[in-house]
Amino acid sequence: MSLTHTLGFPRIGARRELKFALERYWRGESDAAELRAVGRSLRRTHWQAQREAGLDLVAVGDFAWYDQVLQTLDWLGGLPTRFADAGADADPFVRLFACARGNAAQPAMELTKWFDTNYHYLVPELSAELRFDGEAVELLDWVCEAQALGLHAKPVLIGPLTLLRLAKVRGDSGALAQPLDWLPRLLPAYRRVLRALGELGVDWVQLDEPALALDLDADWLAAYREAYAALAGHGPRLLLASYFGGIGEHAALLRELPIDGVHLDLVRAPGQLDGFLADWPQPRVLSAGIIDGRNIWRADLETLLAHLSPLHAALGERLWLAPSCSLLHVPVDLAHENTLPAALQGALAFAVQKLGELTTLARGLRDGREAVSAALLEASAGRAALAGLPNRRHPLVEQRLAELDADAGERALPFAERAQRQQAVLGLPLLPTTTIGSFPQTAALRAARRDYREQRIGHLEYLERMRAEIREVITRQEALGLDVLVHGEPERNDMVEYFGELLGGVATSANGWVQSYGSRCVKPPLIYGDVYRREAMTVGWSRYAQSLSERPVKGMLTGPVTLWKWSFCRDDRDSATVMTQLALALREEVAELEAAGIRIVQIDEPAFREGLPLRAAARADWLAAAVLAFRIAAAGAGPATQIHTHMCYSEFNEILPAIAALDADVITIETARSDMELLEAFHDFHYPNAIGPGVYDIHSPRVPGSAAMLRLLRRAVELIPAERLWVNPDCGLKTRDWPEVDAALAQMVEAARTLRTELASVAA
Ligand SMILES: Nc1nc2c(c(=O)[nH]1)N[C@@H](CNc1ccc(C(=O)N[C@@H](CCC(=O)N[C@@H](CCC(=O)N[C@@H](CCC(=O)O)C(=O)O)C(=O)O)C(=O)O)cc1)CN2
Ligand code: MET
Ligand SMILES: [Zn+2]
Repeated sequence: MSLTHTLGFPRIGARRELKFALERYWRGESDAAELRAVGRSLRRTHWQAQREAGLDLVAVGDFAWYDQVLQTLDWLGGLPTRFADAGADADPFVRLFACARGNAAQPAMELTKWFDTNYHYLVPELSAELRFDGEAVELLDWVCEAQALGLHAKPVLIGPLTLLRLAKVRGDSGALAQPLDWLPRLLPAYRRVLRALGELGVDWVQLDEPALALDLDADWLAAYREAYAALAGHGPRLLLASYFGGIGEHAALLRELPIDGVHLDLVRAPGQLDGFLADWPQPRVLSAGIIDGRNIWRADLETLLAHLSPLHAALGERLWLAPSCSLLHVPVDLAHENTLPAALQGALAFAVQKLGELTTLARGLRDGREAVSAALLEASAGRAALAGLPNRRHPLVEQRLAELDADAGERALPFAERAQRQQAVLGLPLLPTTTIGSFPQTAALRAARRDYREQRIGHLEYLERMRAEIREVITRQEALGLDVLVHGEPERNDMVEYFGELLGGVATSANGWVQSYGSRCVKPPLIYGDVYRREAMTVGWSRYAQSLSERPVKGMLTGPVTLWKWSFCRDDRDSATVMTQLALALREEVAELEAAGIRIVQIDEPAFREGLPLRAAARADWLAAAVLAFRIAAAGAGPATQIHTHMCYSEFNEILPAIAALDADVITIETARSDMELLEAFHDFHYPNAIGPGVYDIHSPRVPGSAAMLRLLRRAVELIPAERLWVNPDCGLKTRDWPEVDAALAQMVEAARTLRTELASVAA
């Protein structure tokens, strides 16, 4: 019988219980005991879901108060030493949340994207004082909780090499110069935890090593040998879990490691199986990740069963069945959806449904196809109904794509000439000041949206409420003296979901929440059909905002790459086609904004870097398609209309050629936290167009002074000619409060003015 398990389950709760409990605790409205009780109840609910679905093992340790990397560090005694004093004798939450969110003395740990997902983890900080002396007491408690419920607990930990691969060395740490140098210090902590788990009767531990699916140098591969040799034989059996890509080229290495099983992502990389099957040593387990943990479509159970049967015949009990990766990246339960078209609802599987798919397959392998034929038929019928939806394929959309000219992505003139025409229209000062788009999303705004959605207020009242907000933010920006204004995005629940609600071929769920970081969640739209623009999406709001001011107000769109990347996407069309369809829809919007008198249009692409394939070999093709999609959208504008783009999450040094190829007139980027480091790369690359390096870190509630911003700006003018520099925050301001925002923007405008005066006096 094939054993079934999941690498992890969403922790936020079907009704976002963890989010609300965390935020209550942070606001001081509840105590640690209450937060712990919510956590305990969620773990139990999630284990019950696994048991009820019929899984053989339950995942323990996939729960985390804020983030799984932070959690693993805590258990191993690897929290950054700069937080050693934070709440030393108080509740352990004080230190944990200080690491995650910062405190009066220390800024938070760095937050960055988990591989190619929209989930963010906290970056481990390696410093000379770090001891890794943890005993994972909390994890052991959770294992006992599960065992007390009569469950077969399989603890899950991030593996040592992935942990180091994601880490950054901080400060001068002497001989420990590279993350790998910490391995000898780290391994005893893992051994201690494994031994303690073994004493609790744990028989299997899953060590997550998604880093194996990246391009790895020989020293990292050698470190896998060293690490796993040191970990084997200290208690439980080890399942090394890879995901997000294939590790076929390392099959020989894995065969040599003294592990007891390996998990493969057979959704992303089905072809890797052969390399393992040939002579996978007895009695090792092969966990087949066959249910997509990154997408929400129902699995083709009939086909999967057919593929699994010979595998099962070959491996017998050594074949385990699992989702491709943790289910963290999909919403919890389809049972909470009630607004989706029936044909779509019937084609979906969220986390709970995916567990059911696994046990159906396991029963099919054990008892034969007939025993599960009803479930197989239901799955096929659900998938067929989706395939038959009228929106699925649109001859008109296909025709528009087919008829795209070779120069569809070309602006009419090169940058230098466009810049002149734009300046003639805009008349901006040197170092123009602007913001990234959103202003604080207050409780009152969210309440207005909810009341409208639930029909407690009518359309006119809603319109008035949003217009009042737009008037308010325009007035504030004029008073602050900003040069290029925004309407503030009050009408948007989210920069992606908003467009998902309006575009044809895209649906949005009612409760399909996925954790993004900490307590913050998103509801990724579902791109299920050919995409088209039904009607103007932003023109009314932008036109209204522009009518209130003489200064230019930027139109604000989310770009094709980001809309694709932050949605769940159909799997029967390639990403290039979907991005191009989105681009055509946005291109129409750009043209209509221009016709409505909007002189600057920003097309946000914060997910551009994240869309990049994990393996270098796959990058060029993807980049070409992504760049073209952006350019097709932007080319909806004439040369006198200025196109801005915005990217945060700044690790794009290696894709600068692609960023330049976007040919946006202005790009705003996140640079405040890294002290303009990224701008050096733009300088070295001779980036040709205008840049707005963020001078204000919007992730922190601290209001930076104008002196700090002036220092960053002075650094910026050393790197980029002032004529091509803009002044702006790092990102949108939707998560901040008005008092901070008002204060910070006033300081920012002051810094820009000071530098303008300085530069003018130098020139004179
Ligand atoms: N899709 C996406 N991915 C992204 C980003 C992004 O902006 N969008 N930015 C980065 C991550 N940053 C993020 C920053 C903030 C939030 C965030 O605040 N999310 C909100 C949900 C946003 C939302 O859809 N809000 C709805 C309301 C949802 C809601 O909670 N409604 C409650 C009422 C809540 C209330 O009144 O406050 C209800 O209906 O009961 C709205 O504003 O209309 C949250 O977790 O709370 C998420 C990600 C990277 N990935
Ligand atoms: C995550 S990038 C956010 C861009 C968007 N225009 C905003 O200001 O919120
Ligand atoms: Zn941003």
